[in-house]
Amino acid sequence: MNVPMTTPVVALVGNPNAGKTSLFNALTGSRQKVGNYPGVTVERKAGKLALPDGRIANLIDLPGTYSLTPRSPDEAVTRDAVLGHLKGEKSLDAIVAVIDATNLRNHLRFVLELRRLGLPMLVALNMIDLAERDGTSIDIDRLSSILGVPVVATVAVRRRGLDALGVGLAGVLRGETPEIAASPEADVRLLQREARVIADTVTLAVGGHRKWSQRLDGIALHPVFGPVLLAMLLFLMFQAVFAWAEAPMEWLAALVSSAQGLLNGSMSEGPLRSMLVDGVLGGVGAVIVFLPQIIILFFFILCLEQSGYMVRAAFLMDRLMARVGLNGRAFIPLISSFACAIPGIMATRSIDSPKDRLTTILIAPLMTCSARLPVYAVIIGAFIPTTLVGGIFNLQGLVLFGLYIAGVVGALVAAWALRHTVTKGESPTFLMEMPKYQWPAPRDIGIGLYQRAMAFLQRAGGIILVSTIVLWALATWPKPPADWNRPALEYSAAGRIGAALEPIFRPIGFNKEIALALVPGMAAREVAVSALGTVYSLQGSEEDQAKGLVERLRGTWSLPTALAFLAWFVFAPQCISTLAVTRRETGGWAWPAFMFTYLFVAAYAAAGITYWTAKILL
Ligand SMILES: Nc1nc2c(ncn2[C@@H]2O[C@H](COP(=O)(O)OP(=O)(O)OP(=O)(O)O)[C@@H](O)[C@H]2O)c(=O)[nH]1
Ligand SMILES: [Mg+2]
Repeated sequence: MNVPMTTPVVALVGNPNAGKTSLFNALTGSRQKVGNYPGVTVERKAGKLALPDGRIANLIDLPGTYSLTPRSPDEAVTRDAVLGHLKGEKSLDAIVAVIDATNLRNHLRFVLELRRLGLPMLVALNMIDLAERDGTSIDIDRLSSILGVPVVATVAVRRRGLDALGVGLAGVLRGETPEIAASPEADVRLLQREARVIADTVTLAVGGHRKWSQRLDGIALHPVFGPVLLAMLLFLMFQAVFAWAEAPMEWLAALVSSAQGLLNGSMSEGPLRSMLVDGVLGGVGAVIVFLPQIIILFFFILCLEQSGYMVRAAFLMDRLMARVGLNGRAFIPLISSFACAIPGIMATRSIDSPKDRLTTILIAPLMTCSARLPVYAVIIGAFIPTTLVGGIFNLQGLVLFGLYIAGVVGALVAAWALRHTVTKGESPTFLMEMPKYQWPAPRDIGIGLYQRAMAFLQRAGGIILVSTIVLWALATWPKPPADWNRPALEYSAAGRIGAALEPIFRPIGFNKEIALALVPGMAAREVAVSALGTVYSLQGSEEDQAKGLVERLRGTWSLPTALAFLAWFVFAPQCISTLAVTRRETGGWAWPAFMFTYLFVAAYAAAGITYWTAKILL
């Protein structure tokens, strides 16, 4: 669309967790990530907002910050945007200052700082529903007249007050509100005092209903019960990933294998049938069946993020993290890395100390990302029995939990080692605002799950499909001569690549098929599974295909090999996208190269130790 030069630019600015992105989504129809903890947004995002007078404005969502003096890279983005220092960017025509009605004193301080810039401004008094729930009542007209700018009460998540906000903003942009005089910077303490006075003046009734939240914190942050609760929650999560997903996964697997049967029955033998049956269904199908597990995992992560518990968990982890030289702040990017290391690495932008940030980036790939779930699940499904341990715990869930723990322990050890060598330096203490507890909104969870599921399916239909077909082609051609009496795969290009790589991996118990699967696995980790699916599908008969990957692995791999493969993936040098994001965030190839090397060495060592220990013990 051609945007006329006159399109006004309006930015949402405010303290972290005030609800800026929620407002942005509601006003522009976007679906940017929202979460109940400070530091969710780390980049500038833009959208179009239709004003009631028919004009269109460019609305910009920014990372939250406490002041215009940035402490971390994400806060610097906000300062630059507000001060008009961003390259190639038109300076702002107006600011919508978003403040949390339940935390006026702190949020008003930043409004006062913003007002000094002299830009046209409107205040969105957000989360007014929570203030009402607490029994707090605010004199909005009074607040508006003291600040000298329009104030509109909003509830971003329920779309309350959006029309009034639009009307107010249109008025501000037309210059209908009194101009604000720019004034020089003032002392922070002065601003703080002024904010306090204003907050006290406009607060008509003070709420006293925060007791239950304190009671919850009494348990969640308790030195003994807190960690127990956290461990129980994480544990429940991994049990659920296996227990709840079982039935839908079986349906999906049955669907894939009946589709293979159908194609085998209806198409004549040839490359096209082989590509569809072995490449597409054998490979991508092997990954798609994990959709239910991915959804369950994300359901738990989203609930943790939305409820406000995440920051409590970070607080609990702070002591442990301090021992390895990190602060609790790093916990949140690390938890995000359970979904994928890429958003996790992006989330480190809210860490103020550069060395802390670098360390967190370097260990983020050790947190088990959801792309590794299919890899773990396929091996666990093939080699770990479904026995109940102690009558309630599914052994498969326990092993999965163990693998996640192994990743976390690996990350802590790596952090400790890094902090004592390459990223040596002071670590600031953990300072983070506790968000309010909230029930996760079903709509937000629904949208979040839908987005993750679509992203997973897009990967399956994109990079995973492409790499699988490439691998299928490499594994099919060149065709062996007539007198070749060994498996055709060995003659193919892929077979030769596998054979060439095998000597590197033989000492740690990997066979040719694994060595081969690791290569495309760099594109996306699930591809390691789809690659095995394709390779074994090509090797097997039609009956074998009906068995599926799990059963075929059971027949061909030894237990030590399977365990070594799991250990490899705890540390596995991450996918290419992670390396690319690391390059962008660290500004060069040196750190991604370092990351790749140390993870490769760790993966190799872990797989080797596992293989030989298992071989000797079993
Ligand atoms: N009850 C209630 N919750 C809200 C409201 N607005 C936002 N929230 C919730 O508050 C949390 C923070 O919202 P975000 O929109 O991510 O906040 P943000 O200001 O963009 O935060 P950062 O990006 O970290 O600076 C989320 O859990 C939202 O669901 C509101 O008006 N009422
Ligand atoms: Mg945000």
